[in-house]
Amino acid sequence: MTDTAPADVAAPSSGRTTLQLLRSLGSGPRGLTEAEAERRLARHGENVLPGTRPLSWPLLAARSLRDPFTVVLLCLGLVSATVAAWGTACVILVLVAVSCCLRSAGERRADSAMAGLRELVATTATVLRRPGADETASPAEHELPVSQLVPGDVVRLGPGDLIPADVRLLRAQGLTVQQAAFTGESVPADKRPVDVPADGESAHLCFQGGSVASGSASAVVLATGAGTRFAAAHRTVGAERGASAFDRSVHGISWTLIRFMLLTPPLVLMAGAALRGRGLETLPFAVAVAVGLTPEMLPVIVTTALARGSALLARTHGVIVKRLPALHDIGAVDILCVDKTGTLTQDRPAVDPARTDPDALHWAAVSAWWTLQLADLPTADALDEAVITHALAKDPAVTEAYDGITALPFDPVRRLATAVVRRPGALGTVTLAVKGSVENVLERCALDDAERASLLARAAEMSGDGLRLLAVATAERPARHRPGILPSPSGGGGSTADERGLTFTGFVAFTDALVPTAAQALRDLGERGVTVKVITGDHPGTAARALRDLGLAPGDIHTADALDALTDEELARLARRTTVFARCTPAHKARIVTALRAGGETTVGFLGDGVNDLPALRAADVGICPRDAVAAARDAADIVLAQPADRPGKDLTAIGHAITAGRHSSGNIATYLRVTLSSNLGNVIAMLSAGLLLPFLPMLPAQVLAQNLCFDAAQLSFAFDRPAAAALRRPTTLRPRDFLRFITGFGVLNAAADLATFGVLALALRSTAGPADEAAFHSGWFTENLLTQALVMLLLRTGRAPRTPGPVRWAVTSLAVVGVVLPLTPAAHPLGMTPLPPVYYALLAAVLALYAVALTAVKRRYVRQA
Ligand SMILES: Nc1ncnc2c1ncn2[C@@H]1O[C@H](COP(=O)(O)OP(=O)(O)OP(=O)(O)O)[C@@H](O)[C@H]1O
Ligand SMILES: [Mg+2]
Repeated sequence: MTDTAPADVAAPSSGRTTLQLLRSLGSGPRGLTEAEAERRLARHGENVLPGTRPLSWPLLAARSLRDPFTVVLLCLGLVSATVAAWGTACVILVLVAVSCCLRSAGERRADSAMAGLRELVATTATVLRRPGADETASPAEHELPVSQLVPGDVVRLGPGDLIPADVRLLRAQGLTVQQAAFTGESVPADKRPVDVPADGESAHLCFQGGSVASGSASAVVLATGAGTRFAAAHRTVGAERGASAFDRSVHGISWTLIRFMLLTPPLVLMAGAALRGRGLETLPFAVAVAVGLTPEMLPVIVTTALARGSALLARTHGVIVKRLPALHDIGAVDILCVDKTGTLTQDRPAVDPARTDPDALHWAAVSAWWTLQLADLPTADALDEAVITHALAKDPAVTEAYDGITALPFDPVRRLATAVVRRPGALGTVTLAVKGSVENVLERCALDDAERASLLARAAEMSGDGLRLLAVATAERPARHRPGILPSPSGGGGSTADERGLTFTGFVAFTDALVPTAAQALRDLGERGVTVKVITGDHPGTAARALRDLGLAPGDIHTADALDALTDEELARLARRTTVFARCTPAHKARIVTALRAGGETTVGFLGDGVNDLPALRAADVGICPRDAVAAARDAADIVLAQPADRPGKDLTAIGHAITAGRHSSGNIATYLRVTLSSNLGNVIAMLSAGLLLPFLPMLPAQVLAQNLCFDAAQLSFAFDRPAAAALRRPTTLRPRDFLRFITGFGVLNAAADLATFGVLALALRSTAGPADEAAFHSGWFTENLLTQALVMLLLRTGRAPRTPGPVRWAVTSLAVVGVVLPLTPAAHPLGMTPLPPVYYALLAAVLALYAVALTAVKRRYVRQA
């Protein structure tokens, strides 16, 4: 058996008939044999995107060099090397090397942990394969990991499925495909098989990266893995998504700092020249000062804190974070949008016989049954299943009374599903059985205004009782008209010509129980600073009732058709004060989320589980879905919530755990940044002033290195800290402006302590009148720097009361010990330090005590203001 290379069969302009194509692929409508598939897998490799394998060490190291701080450090190193300041250049190189090694190691660990977690929510494809090598055996459907697909495989597609590879359609029913990930086009495109495709035609092709928005199909795989169009697009544009909340805040802070760093050396040089008449020989010192400002451990802390947080979350609560920064973002979420079905309600609807019209139930069941049969849907949707189960229980013959002719499955944009059936005896006519949302069905019925208004009112009343509704209508059409009965829908929500002038049959009402944990979960979210909004495709009445039953006030409810007339700004204002949006199409859901995000002040999460939630999941800062969401939703989401085996059904409390974990990790990152930046800034101010006052450099390059390494090692402990309960009560956002205010305040305080030490040193040294003034100054300052740093770490962290010894306390103690002991050891000499007179320690203790008091007082004021 031969098969052509995937790249050339994928060419849409090939003009081959479906049969010719299947033959050239060495396949047929019944799929490949297992043996052949195995051979092809060996030849073509697994069906995975090229970029999804873990990066090699050298690549990771190279990538960590792209960090802006590293780049600035390397530039400063280069400057030092050009003026032959080898000491400073070496210091910088060591710092860069240490941080790159730690970072690459951390990222590699995090990457493999992430890959393991993603594996848990990996998607499968429904593939037709014939057993063994037997060509004549009949095919069976298998759920296989997408990675096992090979060219020539025949796959089944249904609503919510991901397109697993580049495929050509063999059969399709009402298929529309969301290709946003591939084309950027958010409206689903119609797809249908074309026997002899014209040049450039692509209606018969679906590409990997898309997902099925409605309908069903079977299709043959043309290309997999690196051969797909998606892989090619991935290579050229990359799969970058817009800046996340996390990127925005960290970048804001980083760039302000980098500007500072770049300004520092020229300023030091100019000040040295103007005040002390120094020349270029100050450059190494100027560079060292700039280096002192760098939070070079930031990437390491970020990766460690987030990776630890997500590993813990997966282990303890089964919540899976697919993209590391999403953990920070969920901690920052202050608006959470949820769809109703499947998050607030269980999505296990049951027909309410007392409120259902028997005729409507009959026709809804006929329509649902034949849609399921004719459209080859892999699974029935929840409403259809409820209808069929209930109708069959009442009348087991209901489905046999007709022959199905064709069907157009439910589409969340049209909000309709239609089946065409024929009564066995009635040769001349066929019946259209249409079911869908109340508004969309009534709009297509032959009714006068009064009738329509009264039906709408009846529907509103039932919705107000919390029922979900289907409206059902039928129409008789002459059978010869058959081929034109169901032209493919226009995708944008338009109607097909024959679904007009229908006869209204009645309503089918469903109860759908609320998720038991939902009320408590919503209350908790409110208490923790998260505003919840409901964006649903359902009737406004049903949504309002559900919300009321959950203890939330629905307020003014807006239906999505009223939003189309609004500009983005008007919508943003309206969205902020609205709790419920009803009758939303997938595109409306995304537009509302985007409007809420506009301005960058809020971080918006979206929780949804259906095909109709895909665009919104992508539009949000963090997309969240339950574990049993459709495959495409799990693929689009950043966070997948657990489904504990012992508690089937939905569990909203998991989202609370995810938020806590997010706030925990970002709280630690924020503490690191606060402590590091304020003490770094303090050191820089002090060094600059001392540099101008002293006849020698206040610190030697080797000392800068030793000090920085000690700080870095100690501060790594922040990744393992446990923030105070207060830090977990509000969304954690790192606002660059607040941050800079904080670090300037505490930086100045730190510099004051340093300068006080300067005075103390002058006093202590005069009393001994030793000759090695320079070395004594250096060691005195070294000790003081490490001790003040230890104090700052202890007092400025938001962490738990320092009663229980955690990692931070151990780090602080070690740092203090090194600070005091190092100048007394033999290592002091090579570092240019000497032991100090005892009186210095007494004076230093006084300075530190004062500093601690001042720190505590300023922090208290800061906390009160915040
Ligand atoms: N299988 C179906 N056949 C016909 N009509 C349906 C079907 N499923 C849903 N509908 C109708 O379409 C409406 C909108 O459905 P959609 O899936 O967009 O939203 P939903 O699932 O009700 O709510 P949410 O957006 O909160 O999940 C429903 O209220 C219902 O009336
Ligand atoms: Mg839903």
